[in-house]
Amino acid sequence: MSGEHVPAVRAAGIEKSFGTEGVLDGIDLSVAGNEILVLLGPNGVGKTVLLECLAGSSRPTKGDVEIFGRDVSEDGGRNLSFLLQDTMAIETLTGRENIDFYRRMHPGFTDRWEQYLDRLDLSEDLDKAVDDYSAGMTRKLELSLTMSVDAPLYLLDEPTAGVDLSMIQRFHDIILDRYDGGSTFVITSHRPLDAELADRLAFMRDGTITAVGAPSELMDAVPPVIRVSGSGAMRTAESFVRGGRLFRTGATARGFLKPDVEFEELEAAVDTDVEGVRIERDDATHTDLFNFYVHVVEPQRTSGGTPNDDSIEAVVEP
Ligand SMILES: Nc1ncnc2c1ncn2[C@@H]1O[C@H](COP(=O)(O)OP(=O)(O)OP(=O)(O)O)[C@@H](O)[C@H]1O
Repeated sequence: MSGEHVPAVRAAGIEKSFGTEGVLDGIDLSVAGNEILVLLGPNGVGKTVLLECLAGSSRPTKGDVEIFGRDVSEDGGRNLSFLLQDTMAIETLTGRENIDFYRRMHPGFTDRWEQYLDRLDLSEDLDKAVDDYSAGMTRKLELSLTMSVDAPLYLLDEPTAGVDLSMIQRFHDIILDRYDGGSTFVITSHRPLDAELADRLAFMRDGTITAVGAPSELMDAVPPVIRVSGSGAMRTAESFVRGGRLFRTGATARGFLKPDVEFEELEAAVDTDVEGVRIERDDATHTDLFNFYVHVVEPQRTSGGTPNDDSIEAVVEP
C-alpha cells in the first residue's frame, strides 16, 4: 500500500432498496490507494449492487460515495474501469470488433489487450463472434477489455466467474500487473480462492459487512476448526459448534468450536468406534474463512439472534 491519505474509495452509510426490497443496509467502506480489497459474499447478497454504487452507475437510496476524494457523480467514471457481469461484450460482434468498439469508447484504452489475450489463450478466437464463445472465453475477453483501460481504480465484479481453475492464476497475474503499476482494486467474488489476491478482505451478509481486515488477521480470529465424518457424529457435533452449523465438503463436514468448548469434550461425546466415524481438528482454509464470516458471524444489528436450524450446508471446495 502506498499510504496515501485520501482513500481511493470511501463509501459511507450506503443503503439501497428496489421498491420495498432492501438490498444494502448501511455499508461503510474505505479502500486505500494501491490496495486490493476483495469483497466476498453469497449469491444475491448485493455485491454487484454495491459495486454499481461505487462506480456511480447506480445511485444509493442513502449515503455517499467518494472516489479519490470527490463525489462519484463529479468523477463521472474518469478514474475507473468497471468489469461488469455478462453485459460487456457485444455478442453479435467478434472479439476483435469488441476491442475496436471499446478502443473508440475509452480515451484511456491501451494496446495491452494483445498480451492479455495471448496470456489467456484467446488470441486465435478473436475473429469468432462472441455469440460462439463459451462463458469462460467471454470472461477472458471482458477482463482483457477492462484491464486494457488505464485507470487508477478497477472495480471487478466476479472476474473469475465461469473460469476454470487452471486459468484463475493467469487472471490473478493480469490483475497483479496493474496493481504493481499502482492501481487500486475492489473485486467481488464468491470464490474463496480469490481471497489470495487481497490486501484486505470484506465479507457481506444480509446487506451489511460482517468483517473487514487483512486475511491473516481474519484467519487468526477464526475459531478452531473441526472436521467430522459419519452422520450420527455430525448430529452430535452440531451442539458443539458456533451457530449450530456444519458445512459439508464431500463425505465430511466442518464447523467452528464454540468458545466455551474444548475439542476433547466433543471427542468424548462422539462414539468413534463406529465405522466411518472420525473427528479431528484441522487448519482453517479459505473456504472456512468464507463460511465463518458469511454464514456464522451475525451482522452486528442482529447479533444475539437465534441461529438458523438449517445446520448442515453443502459448500463446494474451490
Ligand atoms: N435493478 C434491480 N431491480 C430490482 N432488484 C435488483 C436490481 N438489481 C439487483 N437487484 C436485487 O438485489 C439483490 C442483490 O443482487 P446482486 O446482483 O447485487 O447480488 P450479488 O451479491 O452480486 O449476487 P451474485 O453473487 O449472484 O452475483 C438481489 O436480490 C437482486 O434481485
